Amino acid sequence: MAETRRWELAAHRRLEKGKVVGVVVLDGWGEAAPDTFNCIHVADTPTLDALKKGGPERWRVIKAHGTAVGLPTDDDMGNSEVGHNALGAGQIYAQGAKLVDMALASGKIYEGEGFKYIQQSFENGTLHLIGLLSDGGVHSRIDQLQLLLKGASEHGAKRIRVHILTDGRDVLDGSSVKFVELIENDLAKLRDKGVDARIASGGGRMYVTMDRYENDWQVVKRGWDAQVLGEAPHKFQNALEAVKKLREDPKANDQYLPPFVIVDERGRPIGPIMDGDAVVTFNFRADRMVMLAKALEYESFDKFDRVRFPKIRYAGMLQYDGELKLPSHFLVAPPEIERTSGEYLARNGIRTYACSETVKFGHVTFFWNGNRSGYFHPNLEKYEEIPSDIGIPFNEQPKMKAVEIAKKTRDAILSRKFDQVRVNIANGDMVGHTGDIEATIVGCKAADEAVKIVLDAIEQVGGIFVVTADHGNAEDMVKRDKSGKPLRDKDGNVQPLTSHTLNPVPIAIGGPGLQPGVRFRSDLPSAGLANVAATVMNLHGFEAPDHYEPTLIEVVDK
Ligand SMILES: O=C(O)[C@H](O)COP(=O)(O)O
Ligand SMILES: [Mn+2]
Ligand SMILES: [Mn+2]
Repeated sequence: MAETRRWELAAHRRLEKGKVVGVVVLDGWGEAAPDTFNCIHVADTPTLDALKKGGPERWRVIKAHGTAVGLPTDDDMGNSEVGHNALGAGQIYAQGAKLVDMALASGKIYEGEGFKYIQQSFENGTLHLIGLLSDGGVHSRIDQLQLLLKGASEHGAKRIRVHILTDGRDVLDGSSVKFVELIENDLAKLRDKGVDARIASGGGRMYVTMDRYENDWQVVKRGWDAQVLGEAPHKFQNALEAVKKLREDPKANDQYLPPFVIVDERGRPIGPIMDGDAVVTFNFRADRMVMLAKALEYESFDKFDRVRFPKIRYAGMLQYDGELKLPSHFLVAPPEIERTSGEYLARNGIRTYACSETVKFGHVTFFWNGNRSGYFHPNLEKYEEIPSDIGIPFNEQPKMKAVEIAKKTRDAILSRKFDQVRVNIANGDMVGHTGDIEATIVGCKAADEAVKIVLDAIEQVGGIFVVTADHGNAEDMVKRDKSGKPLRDKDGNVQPLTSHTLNPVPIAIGGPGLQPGVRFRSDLPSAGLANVAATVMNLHGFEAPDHYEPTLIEVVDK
Protein backbone atom coordinates (compact mmCIF):
# COMPACT_ATOMS: atom_id res chain seq x y z
CA MET A 1 0.00 0.00 0.00
CA ALA A 2 2.64 2.50 1.13
CA GLU A 3 4.65 2.06 -2.11
CA THR A 4 1.68 3.04 -4.26
CA ARG A 5 1.21 6.34 -2.44
CA ARG A 6 2.33 9.41 -4.26
CA TRP A 7 4.73 11.87 -2.74
CA GLU A 8 3.17 14.79 -4.52
CA LEU A 9 0.74 16.65 -2.30
CA ALA A 10 -2.47 18.07 -3.74
CA ALA A 11 -3.00 21.80 -3.51
CA HIS A 12 -5.31 22.78 -0.67
CA ARG A 13 -8.77 23.73 -1.86
CA ARG A 14 -8.94 26.93 0.12
CA LEU A 15 -5.50 27.81 1.47
CA GLU A 16 -2.79 29.56 -0.50
CA LYS A 17 0.79 28.45 -0.88
CA GLY A 18 3.78 30.65 -0.28
CA LYS A 19 3.39 31.82 3.32
CA VAL A 20 6.25 31.43 5.76
CA VAL A 21 5.10 29.06 8.50
CA GLY A 22 6.83 29.27 11.88
CA VAL A 23 6.40 26.17 14.04
CA VAL A 24 7.44 26.69 17.65
CA VAL A 25 7.60 23.73 20.02
CA LEU A 26 7.81 24.69 23.67
CA ASP A 27 9.40 21.71 25.34
CA GLY A 28 7.70 20.59 28.55
CA TRP A 29 4.87 23.14 28.42
CA GLY A 30 1.53 21.66 29.42
CA GLU A 31 -1.81 23.24 30.17
CA ALA A 32 -3.07 23.01 33.75
CA ALA A 33 -5.22 24.95 36.18
CA PRO A 34 -3.65 28.04 37.79
CA ASP A 35 -1.74 27.04 40.89
CA THR A 36 1.37 28.13 42.79
CA PHE A 37 3.19 25.04 41.48
CA ASN A 38 2.22 25.82 37.91
CA CYS A 39 5.37 27.70 36.88
CA ILE A 40 3.89 28.68 33.52
CA HIS A 41 0.99 30.31 35.32
CA VAL A 42 3.22 32.04 37.88
CA ALA A 43 5.76 33.25 35.32
CA ASP A 44 5.25 36.41 33.36
CA THR A 45 4.26 35.04 29.94
CA PRO A 46 2.42 37.81 28.09
CA THR A 47 2.93 36.31 24.64
CA LEU A 48 1.44 32.93 25.48
CA ASP A 49 -1.30 34.57 27.55
CA ALA A 50 -2.34 36.65 24.54
CA LEU A 51 -2.43 33.56 22.32
CA LYS A 52 -4.70 31.81 24.78
CA LYS A 53 -7.27 34.57 24.41
CA GLY A 54 -7.70 33.40 20.80
CA GLY A 55 -9.49 30.22 21.94
CA PRO A 56 -11.43 28.25 20.88
CA GLU A 57 -10.93 29.25 17.25
CA ARG A 58 -7.19 29.86 17.36
CA TRP A 59 -6.10 28.28 20.61
CA ARG A 60 -6.98 24.89 22.04
CA VAL A 61 -5.38 21.95 23.83
CA ILE A 62 -4.32 18.62 22.32
CA LYS A 63 -3.32 15.32 23.89
CA ALA A 64 0.36 14.66 24.36
CA HIS A 65 0.55 11.45 26.40
CA GLY A 66 -0.42 7.79 26.42
CA THR A 67 -2.00 6.03 23.47
CA ALA A 68 -2.44 9.34 21.62
CA VAL A 69 1.33 9.27 21.03
CA GLY A 70 1.74 5.48 20.70
CA LEU A 71 2.66 4.68 24.31
CA PRO A 72 1.43 1.47 25.94
CA THR A 73 -1.26 3.02 28.18
CA ASP A 74 -2.92 6.29 29.05
CA ASP A 75 -1.04 6.27 32.35
CA ASP A 76 2.19 6.91 30.43
CA MET A 77 3.31 10.52 30.44
CA GLY A 78 4.42 12.03 27.17
CA ASN A 79 8.04 12.61 26.29
CA SER A 80 10.13 14.35 23.68
CA GLU A 81 10.79 11.33 21.51
CA VAL A 82 7.21 10.20 21.06
CA GLY A 83 5.98 13.81 21.07
CA HIS A 84 8.23 15.02 18.28
CA ASN A 85 7.76 11.76 16.38
CA ALA A 86 4.00 12.36 16.41
CA LEU A 87 4.32 16.07 15.58
CA GLY A 88 6.56 15.35 12.60
CA ALA A 89 5.04 12.12 11.33
CA GLY A 90 1.34 13.00 11.47
CA GLN A 91 0.59 9.38 12.30
CA ILE A 92 0.48 7.39 15.54
CA TYR A 93 2.97 4.52 15.74
CA ALA A 94 3.29 1.90 18.46
CA GLN A 95 6.42 3.24 20.11
CA GLY A 96 9.53 1.49 21.45
CA ALA A 97 8.10 0.94 24.94
CA LYS A 98 5.14 -0.92 23.53
CA LEU A 99 7.11 -2.92 20.97
CA VAL A 100 9.47 -4.15 23.70
CA ASP A 101 6.50 -5.07 25.92
CA MET A 102 5.02 -7.14 23.10
CA ALA A 103 8.30 -8.86 22.23
CA LEU A 104 8.87 -9.79 25.87
CA ALA A 105 5.29 -10.96 26.40
CA SER A 106 5.32 -13.21 23.33
CA GLY A 107 8.88 -14.40 23.89
CA LYS A 108 9.75 -13.33 20.33
CA ILE A 109 12.60 -11.24 21.70
CA TYR A 110 14.52 -14.47 22.33
CA GLU A 111 13.98 -15.72 18.80
CA GLY A 112 15.24 -12.62 17.03
CA GLU A 113 18.60 -12.12 15.35
CA GLY A 114 19.79 -9.71 18.07
CA PHE A 115 19.31 -12.11 20.96
CA LYS A 116 20.74 -15.06 19.01
CA TYR A 117 23.79 -12.95 18.31
CA ILE A 118 24.53 -12.04 21.93
CA GLN A 119 23.63 -15.56 23.05
CA GLN A 120 26.80 -16.81 21.39
CA SER A 121 28.74 -15.17 24.22
CA PHE A 122 26.78 -16.82 27.02
CA GLU A 123 28.85 -19.99 27.14
CA ASN A 124 32.17 -18.35 27.90
CA GLY A 125 31.42 -14.70 28.53
CA THR A 126 29.40 -12.39 30.73
CA LEU A 127 26.15 -10.69 29.71
CA HIS A 128 26.23 -6.99 30.63
CA LEU A 129 23.01 -4.98 30.78
CA ILE A 130 23.43 -1.20 30.80
CA GLY A 131 20.57 1.25 31.18
CA LEU A 132 18.31 3.55 33.14
CA LEU A 133 16.93 1.95 36.29
CA SER A 134 13.40 3.24 36.94
CA ASP A 135 9.79 2.79 36.05
CA GLY A 136 9.66 6.16 34.26
CA GLY A 137 8.81 4.54 30.94
CA VAL A 138 10.53 7.30 28.99
CA HIS A 139 13.88 5.70 28.17
CA SER A 140 13.45 2.29 29.75
CA ARG A 141 11.31 0.40 32.23
CA ILE A 142 12.53 -1.65 35.16
CA ASP A 143 9.89 -4.34 34.59
CA GLN A 144 11.32 -4.90 31.11
CA LEU A 145 14.79 -5.28 32.64
CA GLN A 146 13.38 -7.76 35.15
CA LEU A 147 11.83 -9.85 32.39
CA LEU A 148 14.99 -9.68 30.33
CA LEU A 149 17.13 -10.82 33.26
CA LYS A 150 14.87 -13.80 33.82
CA GLY A 151 14.56 -14.58 30.11
CA ALA A 152 18.29 -14.26 29.42
CA SER A 153 19.12 -16.62 32.27
CA GLU A 154 16.55 -19.12 31.01
CA HIS A 155 18.16 -18.84 27.60
CA GLY A 156 21.64 -19.66 28.76
CA ALA A 157 23.22 -16.58 30.40
CA LYS A 158 25.31 -17.88 33.32
CA ARG A 159 27.07 -14.72 34.39
CA ILE A 160 25.23 -11.41 34.30
CA ARG A 161 26.39 -7.92 35.29
CA VAL A 162 23.99 -5.00 35.45
CA HIS A 163 25.32 -1.45 35.08
CA ILE A 164 22.70 0.88 36.47
CA LEU A 165 21.99 4.54 35.81
CA THR A 166 19.91 6.14 38.53
CA ASP A 167 17.02 8.33 37.40
CA GLY A 168 15.35 11.01 39.57
CA ARG A 169 14.26 12.84 36.40
CA ASP A 170 11.41 10.78 34.97
CA VAL A 171 10.63 9.63 38.52
CA LEU A 172 10.99 11.21 41.96
CA ASP A 173 14.43 12.02 43.27
CA GLY A 174 15.43 9.46 45.88
CA SER A 175 13.50 6.61 44.28
CA SER A 176 16.81 5.08 43.13
CA VAL A 177 17.05 3.21 46.44
CA LYS A 178 13.80 1.35 45.94
CA PHE A 179 14.66 0.43 42.33
CA VAL A 180 18.07 -0.91 43.35
CA GLU A 181 16.38 -2.99 46.07
CA LEU A 182 13.97 -4.41 43.52
CA ILE A 183 16.72 -5.48 41.12
CA GLU A 184 18.98 -6.77 43.91
CA ASN A 185 16.10 -8.97 44.97
CA ASP A 186 15.74 -10.39 41.46
CA LEU A 187 19.47 -10.92 41.15
CA ALA A 188 19.50 -12.79 44.48
CA LYS A 189 16.82 -15.12 43.12
CA LEU A 190 18.91 -15.73 40.02
CA ARG A 191 21.93 -16.50 42.21
CA ASP A 192 19.80 -19.05 44.08
CA LYS A 193 19.30 -20.72 40.73
CA GLY A 194 23.03 -20.83 40.11
CA VAL A 195 23.35 -17.76 37.88
CA ASP A 196 26.20 -15.45 38.89
CA ALA A 197 24.20 -12.22 38.64
CA ARG A 198 25.27 -8.89 40.22
CA ILE A 199 25.09 -5.15 39.83
CA ALA A 200 28.60 -4.12 38.75
CA SER A 201 28.56 -0.34 38.43
CA GLY A 202 26.38 2.71 38.51
CA GLY A 203 25.99 6.47 38.43
CA GLY A 204 23.41 9.20 37.90
CA ARG A 205 21.99 9.40 34.39
CA MET A 206 22.84 13.09 33.81
CA TYR A 207 26.44 12.67 34.97
CA VAL A 208 27.16 9.18 33.74
CA THR A 209 26.48 7.78 30.23
CA MET A 210 23.18 9.38 29.23
CA ASP A 211 24.29 12.58 27.51
CA ARG A 212 22.64 13.36 24.19
CA TYR A 213 23.37 14.96 20.84
CA GLU A 214 27.10 14.98 21.69
CA ASN A 215 26.71 17.79 24.19
CA ASP A 216 29.42 16.44 26.52
CA TRP A 217 31.35 13.26 25.78
CA GLN A 218 32.86 13.34 29.28
CA VAL A 219 29.50 12.06 30.53
CA VAL A 220 29.86 8.95 28.37
CA LYS A 221 33.52 8.58 29.31
CA ARG A 222 32.68 8.48 33.03
CA GLY A 223 30.32 5.61 32.29
CA TRP A 224 32.84 3.86 30.06
CA ASP A 225 35.49 3.99 32.76
CA ALA A 226 33.14 2.36 35.28
CA GLN A 227 31.35 -0.10 33.00
CA VAL A 228 34.18 -1.21 30.71
CA LEU A 229 37.36 -0.47 32.63
CA GLY A 230 35.96 -1.07 36.11
CA GLU A 231 37.33 2.27 37.32
CA ALA A 232 35.43 4.92 39.28
CA PRO A 233 36.12 7.35 42.13
CA HIS A 234 33.75 5.47 44.42
CA LYS A 235 33.99 1.78 45.26
CA PHE A 236 31.46 -0.23 47.22
CA GLN A 237 30.74 -3.85 48.00
CA ASN A 238 27.16 -3.65 46.78
CA ALA A 239 24.92 -1.26 44.89
CA LEU A 240 22.39 -0.64 47.65
CA GLU A 241 25.14 0.53 49.95
CA ALA A 242 26.54 2.63 47.08
CA VAL A 243 23.34 4.49 46.38
CA LYS A 244 22.47 4.97 50.06
CA LYS A 245 25.96 6.25 50.92
CA LEU A 246 26.22 8.58 47.93
CA ARG A 247 22.81 10.01 48.75
CA GLU A 248 24.01 11.00 52.23
CA ASP A 249 25.66 14.05 50.68
CA PRO A 250 23.09 16.82 51.31
CA LYS A 251 23.41 17.97 47.70
CA ALA A 252 23.05 14.46 46.29
CA ASN A 253 20.54 13.91 43.55
CA ASP A 254 19.73 10.67 41.72
CA GLN A 255 20.23 12.37 38.36
CA TYR A 256 23.80 13.35 39.22
CA LEU A 257 25.15 10.57 41.45
CA PRO A 258 28.88 10.13 40.80
CA PRO A 259 30.07 6.95 39.09
CA PHE A 260 30.80 3.94 41.27
CA VAL A 261 31.97 0.38 40.79
CA ILE A 262 31.24 -2.66 42.88
CA VAL A 263 34.37 -4.43 44.07
CA ASP A 264 35.12 -7.77 45.72
CA GLU A 265 36.74 -8.24 49.15
CA ARG A 266 40.14 -7.61 47.59
CA GLY A 267 39.00 -4.37 45.98
CA ARG A 268 38.81 -5.70 42.43
CA PRO A 269 35.89 -4.61 40.22
CA ILE A 270 33.40 -7.44 39.83
CA GLY A 271 32.21 -6.67 36.34
CA PRO A 272 34.38 -4.82 33.81
CA ILE A 273 33.44 -5.56 30.22
CA MET A 274 35.97 -7.97 28.71
CA ASP A 275 36.73 -9.60 25.36
CA GLY A 276 34.15 -12.24 24.54
CA ASP A 277 31.36 -10.65 26.62
CA ALA A 278 27.89 -9.68 25.44
CA VAL A 279 26.46 -6.21 26.08
CA VAL A 280 22.88 -5.01 25.84
CA THR A 281 21.86 -1.39 26.36
CA PHE A 282 18.34 -1.87 27.62
CA ASN A 283 16.97 1.63 27.01
CA PHE A 284 14.43 1.60 24.20
CA ARG A 285 14.71 5.33 23.62
CA ALA A 286 17.42 6.47 21.30
CA ASP A 287 18.71 9.93 22.08
CA ARG A 288 20.60 9.22 25.27
CA MET A 289 21.99 5.85 24.18
CA VAL A 290 23.35 6.70 20.74
CA MET A 291 26.62 8.07 22.09
CA LEU A 292 27.37 4.96 24.14
CA ALA A 293 26.30 2.81 21.18
CA LYS A 294 28.95 4.54 19.07
CA ALA A 295 31.62 3.98 21.73
CA LEU A 296 30.69 0.30 22.03
CA GLU A 297 30.40 -0.36 18.30
CA TYR A 298 32.75 1.86 16.30
CA GLU A 299 36.22 0.48 15.69
CA SER A 300 37.49 3.93 14.92
CA PHE A 301 36.48 6.44 17.55
CA ASP A 302 38.08 9.67 18.73
CA LYS A 303 35.62 11.22 21.17
CA PHE A 304 37.57 10.11 24.24
CA ASP A 305 40.33 7.64 25.00
CA ARG A 306 38.62 4.30 25.50
CA VAL A 307 41.93 2.83 26.82
CA ARG A 308 40.62 -0.63 26.01
CA PHE A 309 38.15 -1.51 23.23
CA PRO A 310 36.86 -4.96 24.17
CA LYS A 311 35.78 -7.39 21.46
CA ILE A 312 32.19 -7.87 22.44
CA ARG A 313 28.86 -8.83 20.95
CA TYR A 314 26.72 -5.74 21.42
CA ALA A 315 22.99 -5.27 20.85
CA GLY A 316 20.70 -2.36 21.62
CA MET A 317 17.23 -2.97 22.98
CA LEU A 318 16.21 -1.24 19.74
CA GLN A 319 18.13 0.07 16.80
CA TYR A 320 18.58 3.67 17.86
CA ASP A 321 19.39 5.37 14.56
CA GLY A 322 17.76 4.08 11.38
CA GLU A 323 20.01 6.11 9.10
CA LEU A 324 23.29 5.16 10.75
CA LYS A 325 21.95 1.61 11.32
CA LEU A 326 23.24 1.90 14.88
CA PRO A 327 23.62 -0.38 16.66
CA SER A 328 23.83 -2.99 13.95
CA HIS A 329 22.37 -5.64 16.27
CA PHE A 330 19.22 -5.06 18.32
CA LEU A 331 16.70 -7.13 20.25
CA VAL A 332 13.50 -5.46 18.99
CA ALA A 333 12.91 -3.77 15.65
CA PRO A 334 12.09 -0.07 16.14
CA PRO A 335 8.87 1.48 14.85
CA GLU A 336 9.25 2.16 11.16
CA ILE A 337 8.23 5.76 11.11
CA GLU A 338 7.69 6.53 7.47
CA ARG A 339 6.38 9.28 5.28
CA THR A 340 7.03 12.03 7.78
CA SER A 341 5.84 15.55 7.05
CA GLY A 342 9.47 16.65 6.74
CA GLU A 343 9.99 14.24 3.88
CA TYR A 344 6.71 15.10 2.18
CA LEU A 345 7.35 18.82 2.40
CA ALA A 346 10.94 18.51 1.18
CA ARG A 347 9.73 16.47 -1.79
CA ASN A 348 7.16 19.17 -2.51
CA GLY A 349 9.76 21.92 -2.59
CA ILE A 350 9.27 23.43 0.87
CA ARG A 351 12.46 25.03 2.16
CA THR A 352 12.92 24.33 5.86
CA TYR A 353 15.03 25.79 8.62
CA ALA A 354 15.16 23.92 11.95
CA CYS A 355 16.92 25.21 15.04
CA SER A 356 17.43 24.47 18.70
CA GLU A 357 20.20 24.34 21.23
CA THR A 358 22.28 21.18 21.54
CA VAL A 359 20.26 19.49 24.28
CA LYS A 360 17.12 19.64 22.10
CA PHE A 361 18.64 19.87 18.64
CA GLY A 362 17.80 16.31 17.65
CA HIS A 363 14.22 16.84 18.75
CA VAL A 364 13.36 19.13 15.82
CA THR A 365 15.56 17.19 13.40
CA PHE A 366 16.15 13.53 14.32
CA PHE A 367 12.91 12.86 16.27
CA TRP A 368 10.86 15.12 14.01
CA ASN A 369 11.99 13.12 11.00
CA GLY A 370 11.13 9.73 12.54
CA ASN A 371 14.46 8.98 14.27
CA ARG A 372 16.39 9.61 11.13
CA SER A 373 19.54 11.71 11.10
CA GLY A 374 20.51 13.97 8.23
CA TYR A 375 18.62 15.95 5.63
CA PHE A 376 16.01 14.73 3.16
CA HIS A 377 17.06 17.36 0.68
CA PRO A 378 20.25 19.23 1.64
CA ASN A 379 19.61 22.04 -0.82
CA LEU A 380 16.23 22.82 0.69
CA GLU A 381 16.97 22.31 4.37
CA LYS A 382 19.18 23.96 6.95
CA TYR A 383 19.45 22.64 10.50
CA GLU A 384 21.21 24.96 12.92
CA GLU A 385 22.42 24.04 16.40
CA ILE A 386 23.14 26.59 19.13
CA PRO A 387 25.69 25.12 21.59
CA SER A 388 24.13 24.45 25.01
CA ASP A 389 25.85 25.25 28.26
CA ILE A 390 28.00 22.32 29.34
CA GLY A 391 28.50 20.85 32.77
CA ILE A 392 25.99 22.92 34.76
CA PRO A 393 22.52 22.01 35.97
CA PHE A 394 20.00 24.07 34.05
CA ASN A 395 18.56 25.71 37.17
CA GLU A 396 21.81 27.65 37.30
CA GLN A 397 21.27 29.07 33.79
CA PRO A 398 17.47 28.84 33.43
CA LYS A 399 17.29 31.20 30.47
CA MET A 400 19.32 28.66 28.54
CA LYS A 401 19.74 29.64 24.86
CA ALA A 402 16.09 30.59 24.27
CA VAL A 403 16.79 34.09 23.04
CA GLU A 404 19.77 32.98 20.92
CA ILE A 405 17.60 30.34 19.23
CA ALA A 406 14.86 32.89 18.63
CA LYS A 407 17.26 35.43 17.14
CA LYS A 408 18.76 32.90 14.73
CA THR A 409 15.25 31.92 13.78
CA ARG A 410 14.24 35.53 13.32
CA ASP A 411 17.18 35.95 10.95
CA ALA A 412 16.14 32.84 9.04
CA ILE A 413 12.58 34.16 8.71
CA LEU A 414 13.66 37.61 7.61
CA SER A 415 16.11 36.14 5.08
CA ARG A 416 13.06 34.85 3.19
CA LYS A 417 15.08 31.82 2.22
CA PHE A 418 12.74 29.43 4.03
CA ASP A 419 9.08 28.44 3.82
CA GLN A 420 9.07 26.71 7.20
CA VAL A 421 11.05 27.50 10.32
CA ARG A 422 10.84 25.04 13.16
CA VAL A 423 12.27 25.51 16.62
CA ASN A 424 12.31 23.86 20.00
CA ILE A 425 12.54 26.12 23.07
CA ALA A 426 13.85 23.97 25.89
CA ASN A 427 13.39 25.90 29.15
CA GLY A 428 10.06 24.57 30.49
CA ASP A 429 11.41 21.06 30.20
CA MET A 430 15.10 21.24 31.01
CA VAL A 431 14.67 23.56 33.98
CA GLY A 432 11.46 21.77 35.00
CA HIS A 433 13.46 18.53 35.31
CA THR A 434 15.66 20.10 37.99
CA GLY A 435 12.63 20.46 40.28
CA ASP A 436 13.72 24.03 41.05
CA ILE A 437 10.53 26.07 41.04
CA GLU A 438 12.09 29.55 41.14
CA ALA A 439 14.44 28.71 38.27
CA THR A 440 11.64 27.16 36.24
CA ILE A 441 9.63 30.36 36.53
CA VAL A 442 12.63 32.28 35.17
CA GLY A 443 12.96 29.72 32.37
CA CYS A 444 9.29 30.00 31.38
CA LYS A 445 9.56 33.77 31.12
CA ALA A 446 12.62 33.41 28.88
CA ALA A 447 10.75 30.94 26.68
CA ASP A 448 7.86 33.40 26.33
CA GLU A 449 10.30 36.15 25.30
CA ALA A 450 11.79 33.85 22.69
CA VAL A 451 8.35 33.08 21.26
CA LYS A 452 7.70 36.81 20.95
CA ILE A 453 10.88 37.30 18.92
CA VAL A 454 9.81 34.57 16.48
CA LEU A 455 6.22 35.83 16.23
CA ASP A 456 7.38 39.40 15.60
CA ALA A 457 9.47 38.16 12.67
CA ILE A 458 6.53 36.15 11.32
CA GLU A 459 4.48 39.33 11.56
CA GLN A 460 7.07 41.23 9.52
CA VAL A 461 7.01 38.76 6.62
CA GLY A 462 3.24 38.29 6.62
CA GLY A 463 3.60 34.69 7.73
CA ILE A 464 1.70 32.18 9.85
CA PHE A 465 2.66 30.71 13.21
CA VAL A 466 1.87 27.49 15.03
CA VAL A 467 2.91 27.49 18.67
CA THR A 468 2.58 24.22 20.55
CA ALA A 469 4.45 21.88 22.91
CA ASP A 470 5.52 18.25 23.07
CA HIS A 471 4.31 17.28 26.59
CA GLY A 472 3.81 18.81 29.99
CA ASN A 473 6.44 19.50 32.64
CA ALA A 474 6.74 23.09 33.98
CA GLU A 475 2.99 23.49 34.53
CA ASP A 476 3.09 21.08 37.46
CA MET A 477 6.11 20.93 39.71
CA VAL A 478 4.85 19.09 42.75
CA LYS A 479 4.00 15.55 43.72
CA ARG A 480 0.28 15.35 44.51
CA ASP A 481 -2.07 12.95 46.24
CA LYS A 482 -4.93 11.29 44.36
CA SER A 483 -7.20 14.27 44.96
CA GLY A 484 -4.61 16.62 43.46
CA LYS A 485 -3.40 18.16 46.73
CA PRO A 486 0.39 18.69 47.01
CA LEU A 487 1.98 16.09 49.28
CA ARG A 488 3.97 17.54 52.18
CA ASP A 489 6.44 15.89 54.54
CA LYS A 490 6.25 16.34 58.31
CA ASP A 491 8.17 19.63 58.06
CA GLY A 492 5.64 20.96 55.57
CA ASN A 493 8.00 20.70 52.59
CA VAL A 494 6.65 19.57 49.25
CA GLN A 495 8.33 16.95 47.07
CA PRO A 496 9.32 18.57 43.75
CA LEU A 497 8.03 16.80 40.66
CA THR A 498 10.93 16.58 38.23
CA SER A 499 9.14 14.49 35.62
CA HIS A 500 6.82 15.20 32.72
CA THR A 501 3.07 15.13 33.27
CA LEU A 502 -0.07 13.68 31.72
CA ASN A 503 -1.46 17.12 30.89
CA PRO A 504 -2.50 18.19 27.41
CA VAL A 505 -0.55 20.92 25.66
CA PRO A 506 -1.71 24.14 24.04
CA ILE A 507 -1.66 24.83 20.34
CA ALA A 508 -2.17 28.30 18.88
CA ILE A 509 -2.31 29.48 15.28
CA GLY A 510 -2.16 33.00 13.92
CA GLY A 511 -0.13 35.59 12.06
CA PRO A 512 -1.00 38.00 9.28
CA GLY A 513 -0.73 35.26 6.64
CA LEU A 514 -3.52 33.21 8.16
CA GLN A 515 -6.62 33.60 6.01
CA PRO A 516 -9.52 35.14 7.95
CA GLY A 517 -11.81 32.09 7.83
CA VAL A 518 -9.27 29.64 9.28
CA ARG A 519 -10.18 28.26 12.67
CA PHE A 520 -9.84 25.11 14.76
CA ARG A 521 -12.48 22.51 14.06
CA SER A 522 -14.78 21.71 16.96
CA ASP A 523 -15.34 18.06 15.97
CA LEU A 524 -11.96 16.70 17.15
CA PRO A 525 -12.08 17.04 20.94
CA SER A 526 -9.62 14.18 21.45
CA ALA A 527 -7.06 15.32 18.91
CA GLY A 528 -3.40 14.99 19.79
CA LEU A 529 0.09 15.87 18.63
CA ALA A 530 -0.22 13.66 15.56
CA ASN A 531 -2.91 15.99 14.20
CA VAL A 532 -0.44 18.85 13.95
CA ALA A 533 1.43 17.67 10.83
CA ALA A 534 -1.67 17.75 8.62
CA THR A 535 -2.47 21.19 10.04
CA VAL A 536 0.98 22.52 9.15
CA MET A 537 0.76 21.02 5.65
CA ASN A 538 -2.54 22.84 5.13
CA LEU A 539 -0.95 26.09 6.24
CA HIS A 540 1.69 25.56 3.55
CA GLY A 541 -1.19 25.30 1.04
CA PHE A 542 -1.29 21.50 0.68
CA GLU A 543 -3.89 18.89 1.46
CA ALA A 544 -2.44 16.34 3.86
CA PRO A 545 -2.09 12.71 2.73
CA ASP A 546 -5.14 10.67 3.66
CA HIS A 547 -3.18 8.29 5.92
CA TYR A 548 -2.38 11.20 8.23
CA GLU A 549 -4.35 12.01 11.36
CA PRO A 550 -6.87 14.70 10.42
CA THR A 551 -6.08 18.38 10.33
CA LEU A 552 -7.10 20.52 13.28
CA ILE A 553 -8.30 23.39 11.10
CA GLU A 554 -11.16 24.25 8.77
CA VAL A 555 -11.81 27.24 6.55
CA VAL A 556 -15.16 28.99 6.82
CA ASP A 557 -16.45 31.92 4.78
CA LYS A 558 -15.93 35.24 6.49
O1 LIG B 1 15.81 12.59 28.64
C1 LIG B 1 15.28 13.41 29.37
O2 LIG B 1 15.77 14.53 29.59
C2 LIG B 1 14.03 13.01 30.11
O3 LIG B 1 14.09 11.67 30.47
C3 LIG B 1 12.84 13.18 29.25
O4 LIG B 1 12.77 14.48 28.74
P1 LIG B 1 12.45 14.76 27.22
O5 LIG B 1 11.53 13.68 26.76
O6 LIG B 1 11.75 16.09 27.26
O7 LIG B 1 13.73 14.79 26.50
MN1 LIG C 1 10.29 17.27 25.54
MN1 LIG D 1 11.86 16.34 29.42
